[in-house]
Amino acid sequence: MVDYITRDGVALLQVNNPPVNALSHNVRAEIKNGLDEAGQDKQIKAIVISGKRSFIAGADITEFKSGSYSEWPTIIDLCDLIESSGKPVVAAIKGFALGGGHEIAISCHYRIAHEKSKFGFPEVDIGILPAAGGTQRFPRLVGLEAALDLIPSGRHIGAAQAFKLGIVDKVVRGDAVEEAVKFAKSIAGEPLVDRRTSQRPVMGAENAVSLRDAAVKLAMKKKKGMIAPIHCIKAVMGSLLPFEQGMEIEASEGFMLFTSGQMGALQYAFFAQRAAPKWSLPCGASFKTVKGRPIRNAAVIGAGTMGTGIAMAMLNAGIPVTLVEQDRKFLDKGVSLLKLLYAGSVSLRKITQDQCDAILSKLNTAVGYKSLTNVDLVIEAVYENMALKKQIFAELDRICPPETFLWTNTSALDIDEIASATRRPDKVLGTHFFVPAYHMKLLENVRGKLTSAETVASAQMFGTRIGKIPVVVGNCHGFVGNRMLHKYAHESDFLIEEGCWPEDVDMVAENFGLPLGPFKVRDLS
Ligand SMILES: CCCCCCCCCCCCC/C=C/C(=O)SCCNC(=O)CCNC(=O)[C@H](O)C(C)(C)COP(=O)(O)OP(=O)(O)OC[C@H]1O[C@@H](n2cnc3c(N)ncnc32)[C@H](O)[C@@H]1OP(=O)(O)O
Repeated sequence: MVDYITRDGVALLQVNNPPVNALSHNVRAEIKNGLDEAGQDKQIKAIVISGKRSFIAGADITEFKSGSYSEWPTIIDLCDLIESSGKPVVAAIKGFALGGGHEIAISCHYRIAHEKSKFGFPEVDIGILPAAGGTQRFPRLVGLEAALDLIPSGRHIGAAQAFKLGIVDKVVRGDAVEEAVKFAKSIAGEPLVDRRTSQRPVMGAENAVSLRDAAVKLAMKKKKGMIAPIHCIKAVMGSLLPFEQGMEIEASEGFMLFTSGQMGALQYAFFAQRAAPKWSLPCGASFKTVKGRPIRNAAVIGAGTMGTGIAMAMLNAGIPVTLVEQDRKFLDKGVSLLKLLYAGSVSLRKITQDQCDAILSKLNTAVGYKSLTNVDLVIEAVYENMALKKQIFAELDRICPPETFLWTNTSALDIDEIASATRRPDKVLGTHFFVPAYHMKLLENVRGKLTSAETVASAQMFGTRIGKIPVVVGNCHGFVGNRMLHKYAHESDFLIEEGCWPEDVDMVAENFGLPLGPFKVRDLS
């Protein structure tokens, strides 16, 4: 799991634990063995830590449940061993240096990074904090302000920004490992005293109170309902104390999170989100046995809120889309809404004008279905009316080539009945997007009785391609998402009957952590 390679006086410890080089117990033990071996070998003058393919994406998240994250040697032990090494240790970073991987990197004496590498502390999003000294070493490396920005937000940054902040010493275009080995040779024997991050002072300490207050305010706005950001901030503030005392604060703040229900829930969600796209059917079909067909172009029927949102989700992924209406007036209204939303993204600097123009160049419009003779996929997104949907599907079935997938955006209607209006029920499937469809991650792919495995595979591939978390569900009233939301909507309505105002109900739901309260969501639909 960790290859030990010697190169002309340099020991290269290369982590090889696919898929992301997580710091599982065996990996930690082998890194420790490698450090010991390199420390004892008189021929070795410097050490390089790297990862095959990518650096290290952090602790092995499965170990937080099993408990083995706390088995010796822990990531804390490794960081201390690395930092206190008498021989210089250089991190060679390509790909991701996240969480515990980032903590290992900042415990090294030098860091050489490939220009495309990424850095971050995503612990906050799985309900914990960088508990291997990250909250103490990072402020010492980048200053209090940057640490209070990056640790509670969990934001990833690129190599260029990491260089600006002082996280990395050199950014390279070529092979980071080769550069790091060369660099390690060149600094072997130099004093390391000012290279030990834990020994540095924290910059920005004079503004500690205002920086802390601003960080708390931002965390409460951006990560509503989450407890980890506040514990992250408290731990980072501990870095103003001597290192050992700060480590104690980090441990006590960490303890509260490691024993919290939120940690369990967020880590469950982490793995569930990755499991959902991997579908399988009762007949045994799955991605292992069935290939999906890539969608080269598509049409969306209906330029209302859902239709334009779905069109945007596809355009954002670079899929050419024809937006179709029966009436020019409705079509123009939908296109204006879509353009307004993109203009908003430009003014908020989420995309540049050039990117906006490139996206819109892939949008076509049509009145009526006649032009849909060469599309891989049609998603119908008109209002929920079975008779209307069946009429549209019958017409699409006549016009579109026989291999075209015909999918319906519905939150409740029977997919089998809609499919019965066509001669290709195997290519009919429900796509249940959630409002706003260009933003919400969940996509329910509803499988009818006759939907083929190829159609399901294509829909799952398509969902991932447009940045959604696609999940295959059965064809029943409300599918899965709405059956869950049903209870929530009922309780919200009861509160109104009992005298609450809709805005009060929304406020409570939003303070709990939901991006929009139930009544605001209904206003959007
Ligand atoms: C207080 C009491 C203490 C007692 C004493 C204890 C002392 C010990 C303290 C220890 C402190 C530890 C502090 C450190 C904590 C951490 O590091 S937490 C982890 C932080 N890192 C992350 O959150 C990164 C998570 N991963 C990702 O964001 C992405 O995977 C990626 C790296 C950006 C790559 O993305 P992509 O290419 O899209 O791949 P994915 O589909 O997301 O993942 C591929 C498969 O890998 C699995 N996986 C990913 N990351 C991890 C991980 N860190 N651990 C385990 N598994 C991981 C993922 O589930 C996928 O698996 P499959 O679905 O099976 O393919």
